[in-house]
Formats: sequence, structure tokens, C-alpha cells
Amino acid sequence: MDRAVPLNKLVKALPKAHIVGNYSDDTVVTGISADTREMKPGSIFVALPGFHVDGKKFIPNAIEKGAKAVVVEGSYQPDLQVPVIIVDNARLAFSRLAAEFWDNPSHKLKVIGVTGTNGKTTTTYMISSMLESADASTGFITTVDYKIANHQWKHEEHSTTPQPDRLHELLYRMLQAGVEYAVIESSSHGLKLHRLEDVAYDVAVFTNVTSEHLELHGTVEQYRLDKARLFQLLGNHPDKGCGKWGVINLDDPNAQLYIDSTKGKVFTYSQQDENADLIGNIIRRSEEGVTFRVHYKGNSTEINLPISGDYNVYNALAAIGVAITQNIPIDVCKSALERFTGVPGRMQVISMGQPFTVVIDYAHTEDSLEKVLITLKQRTRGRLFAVFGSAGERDPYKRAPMGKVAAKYADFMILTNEDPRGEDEMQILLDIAEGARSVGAIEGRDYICIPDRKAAIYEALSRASSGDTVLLAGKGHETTIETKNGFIPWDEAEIAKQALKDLGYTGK
Ligand SMILES: CC(=O)N[C@H]1[C@@H](OP(=O)(O)OP(=O)(O)OC[C@H]2O[C@@H](n3ccc(=O)[nH]c3=O)[C@H](O)[C@@H]2O)O[C@H](CO)[C@@H](O)[C@@H]1O[C@H](C)C(=O)N[C@@H](C)C(=O)N[C@H](CCC(=O)O)C(=O)O
Ligand SMILES: Nc1ncnc2c1ncn2[C@@H]1O[C@H](COP(=O)(O)OP(=O)(O)OP(=O)(O)O)[C@@H](O)[C@H]1O
Repeated sequence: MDRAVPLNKLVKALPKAHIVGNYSDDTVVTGISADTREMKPGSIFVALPGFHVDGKKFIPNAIEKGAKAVVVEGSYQPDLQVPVIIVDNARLAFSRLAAEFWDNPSHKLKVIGVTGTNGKTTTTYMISSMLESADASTGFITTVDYKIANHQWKHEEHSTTPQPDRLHELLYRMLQAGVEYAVIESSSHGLKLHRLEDVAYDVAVFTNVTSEHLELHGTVEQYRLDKARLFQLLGNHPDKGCGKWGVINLDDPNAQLYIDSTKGKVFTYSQQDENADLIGNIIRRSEEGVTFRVHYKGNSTEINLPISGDYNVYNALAAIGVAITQNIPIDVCKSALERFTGVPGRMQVISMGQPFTVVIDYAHTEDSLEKVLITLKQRTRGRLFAVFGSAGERDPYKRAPMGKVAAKYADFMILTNEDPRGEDEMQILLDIAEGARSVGAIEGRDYICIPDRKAAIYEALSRASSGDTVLLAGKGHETTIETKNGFIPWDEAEIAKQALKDLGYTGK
């Protein structure tokens, strides 16, 4: 989207910055970027201190490509032909500049942020569908896809929360399209690395915390604290007349931290605690979904959620909580939830007329794998197969617990690649197997390792028979497998369908 903003205006947004070099009042910039591979001429280049390399290394390249100014953290000596904006923290400056460049779109939208280890995407989808049932136009930013009013599309980025330039551009486009509410999956990376610092949130939602991404946060304690930033950000920006709310899962042991961090009013939900503002009790479970009753201010309503998994009742309660803070009646929430079609790659059933069930799910943590396996175990007459792996270069400590929990519930496991990245793929599988073996699993009898994911899927489907369930976990909606040799295109649903066809199942 073409846009030109005076450099002057952007520099004013960084009052503590020190500027070296001159520019005239009519200098304009046409973009903000922290990546020379994507930067367009006329942009400000922000040199971020990366995890692999210092972005300062790319300054000459940025200037060659037409950067109008560069932002650096700390100091930068060489004499450059463009102004150098020296700041204390380049990530904070990147966020500030991107928000200013796109004219702070979040100040005019009503913005809802969803954080937590699991359930962010599902909850975001549910919130959006409820708001739309109440006739509000919505946009969202999720791991799976982006939505601006009626246009929804799958993105290729391997990220949940985009970098600030992309993020604020999306919010700007939402505003241009007449969107009233933006719902943003707010990852712990996004919060810790200040990608979300200049978003004016109105509602912050907390789903749950288990242990993940310790390669970034260091400790579970720090991970919990980094997520709390979302609730503090509520206090940073003007109120847009819809109130500021923290919507918090009271059943999570960490709830109090997020309640205490909320710069606004608190709304709680629970399946167990009578003190919560909103309570949901599961009444029955079926192949088609879960029925639960919600209790709010002395009234109660039964809701048939057409997706299975008890945890989805938590996601639904979080979304109803948000709707209540926006004065949406529970009947509207009910009708939105009863029409909910789910999220691609989450409990997605693949049917080609085979006599067993095939389910694709994005479970890639110990907690989510356990919850999904429990759900599937409850409704499987035969054997439960689990095909899964664990990411390379991320959270190696979660591998053994994933193996352990899968060994507990699955009758047979095929350990396979998820995103091995630069790591030895067999070593990742051996790390998972170690957890499985710690609870008595034996190779050959209870599990096998097949790094090639396609071959693993074919093996599982050819072993399955009537009444069995095959869970393909960890890839969900993702469109690539990241290996040391680059990205391999991937579509788990298509591969499962093709495998079933090759096994002779062609019906619906
Ligand atoms: C941890 C993190 O934020 N990583 C991002 C970061 O990588 P990095 O720090 O390693 O970058 P680097 O290679 O050291 O380079 C340093 C700087 O030089 C720039 N550069 C680099 C090369 C070049 O030719 N020119 C150039 O300008 C880079 O853009 C970067 O700004 O900058 C890269 C370029 O923008 C991103 O691709 C990369 O995200 C990758 C995709 C990633 O995997 N991110 C994940 C960990 C992530 O953020 N996940 C969370 C949570 C997901 C969840 O909930 O499960 C998310 O919100 O997405
Ligand atoms: N409330 C929940 N509690 C535990 N597990 C959940 C919950 N909701 C979803 N899951 C599990 O987590 C997986 C991912 O769900 P979802 O995409 O909604 O979460 P997420 O937090 O957005 O994950 P990510 O950020 O990694 O995309 C699902 O496939 C399911 O296995």
C-alpha cells in the first residue's frame, strides 16, 4: 500500500533519539523495515540486534537499496550519506515508528488481544464470529490467517504476531475497510520482543500457561511475566469508549498474576470456580462436539458447541467473556458458537470413506497433545495411533514429556518430523522416544521412528483398521516443513487424503 510520511513526523515520535546527519523538512519516507531482503527504496531501515546476526551489518546494503534513514541501537560510527537515528532500544523504536507511519490505527479501532500457550487462534476465531453475529465488522491476525472485514486469507508467514511494520499496516487496512474490532493473537514472542508495544488494546484475554518457548524466555517464570505485558499495555493508550478489560481464565493456576497486571476491569471465567463472573459446565460430549451450560448473573443457557475437546469450552468461555464486556447478549454468543465451523488444522476430520477416523490437530505442546489424546481416546472403540514429532531449535525440553504423555494415551506412536530445522532429525525423535521409554514403551511394539513425515502418515493409515483413530499432530494448517535444506511445501490434509486414496478409499 503506497504511503509517504514526513521523516520529521516520525522522528518526533522518538523524542529521546539522537540524530546524526541532516535532512530537510520535506524529506518523506515510504516505508519502515527491519529486513533489507524485503525493504523498499525510500524506507527507514531499523537495524535490530538479531538472534543470529546484528542488523547493523546490513546498513550499507540498506543504503544501497535506497534507505532514507537508519535507526541503530547504542552507537554507530561510520559516516553515512543518510541520517542516523540513534536510540536506546531498536525494537521499541521499530514498533513506535511503524505505529506512527501507519497513523496509529489501533487508536481508532477497538482492539482485543488474546494471549496464552494454547487456544489463542481458536479463541480469536470465536470472538470474531460472535462480534460479527452482533453486526460488528471484524478483522483478525492469527497464526493461520489474516482477516479484514469479509476478506480472509491464509498467510505464508511462520509467525503468530507479525513484525510491527506488517502488524500496523494490517490494522491500517482494517480501518480503511471499515472494521470496528481487530482481534490480535498476541504471542509471548510478540510481547517480549516489543512487536505489540504500540497497540492500543481495549481487551486483553488470557487462556492458559504451560511451558513453551523457553529458548526465548529463559525460565517458565519469565515466560509467565512476559505474557503479563499484554495486561499492562491496556493502561498505555486512550480509552475508546468500550472500557478496558482483562478477561481471565480463573482455573489456570497463574490467573492471579494476570488479574494483578490488568490496567482496567477484570472479568473472569471458569469451569470450576463459583467465584468467576462466567461459569461453564460440560453436560455431554459426542463425536460432533460438546454441550455445556453457561451461567451468568443468575441466568443460564445451554450451548451445543459443534467441535470436540473439553478445552474448547474454555476457548468458548473466553470468547463469551469478551462479548459480555462489549454488551453482546449471551443468545447472540450461543448462535455464533452453534454455527462455529472450527479452525483449519484443529481437530480437522479427514474422511475418504475409510472405516477408521483420521484427525489432524495442531497440538505441539505436552499439554495440548495430552488434551487432544484424552478427547480422542474417549471416543475411540479400537486403537489410538499418534503420529507426531517436535520442532528443531525450539524447546528441546518438551520432547520427552510429549513422548511420555503420548505413550500414556496412544496405543501406537509413529515419531516423525515436525520442523527439524538445522537439527539432526533422528536425535529429535530419540529425545521424544526417551520420554516414551521412561513409562515402559518399547520400540517396535509401542512406537517406531520414521523421520519422513509422508512415509509416517502412510504407515499409520495402512496399520489402522475399523474403529481405530489416527491422530496426525503438530503440523495443523502449516504449509511447509522447515528442514536444514530449506522449506518443503506441506499440506497435511491433502497428504492424508492422498494416502487414503492410495489405500483404496475414495468415498466421502
Ligand atoms: C525470534 C525472532 O523474533 N526471530 C525473528 C528474527 O530472527 P533473528 O533475530 O534470528 O534475525 P537475524 O537473522 O539475527 O537478523 C537480524 C536482523 O537483520 C535483518 N536482516 C537479516 C538478513 C538480511 O539479509 N538482511 C537483514 O536486514 C533481519 O531481518 C533481522 O531484523 O527476525 C527474522 C526476520 O524478521 C524473523 O524471521 C524471525 O522470526 C522467525 C520467523 C521465527 O521463527 N519467529 C518465531 C520464533 C516467532 O516469533 N514465534 C512467535 C510465537 C509463535 C507461537 O506462539 O508458537 C510469533 O509470534 O510468531
Ligand atoms: N484452551 C486450550 N487448552 C489446551 N489446549 C488447547 C486449547 N485450545 C486449543 N488447544 C490445543 O492447541 C492446539 C492449537 O490451538 P490454537 O491454534 O487455538 O492455539 P494457539 O495458542 O493459537 O497455538 P499457536 O500460537 O501455537 O498457533 C489445538 O490444535 C489443540 O490441540
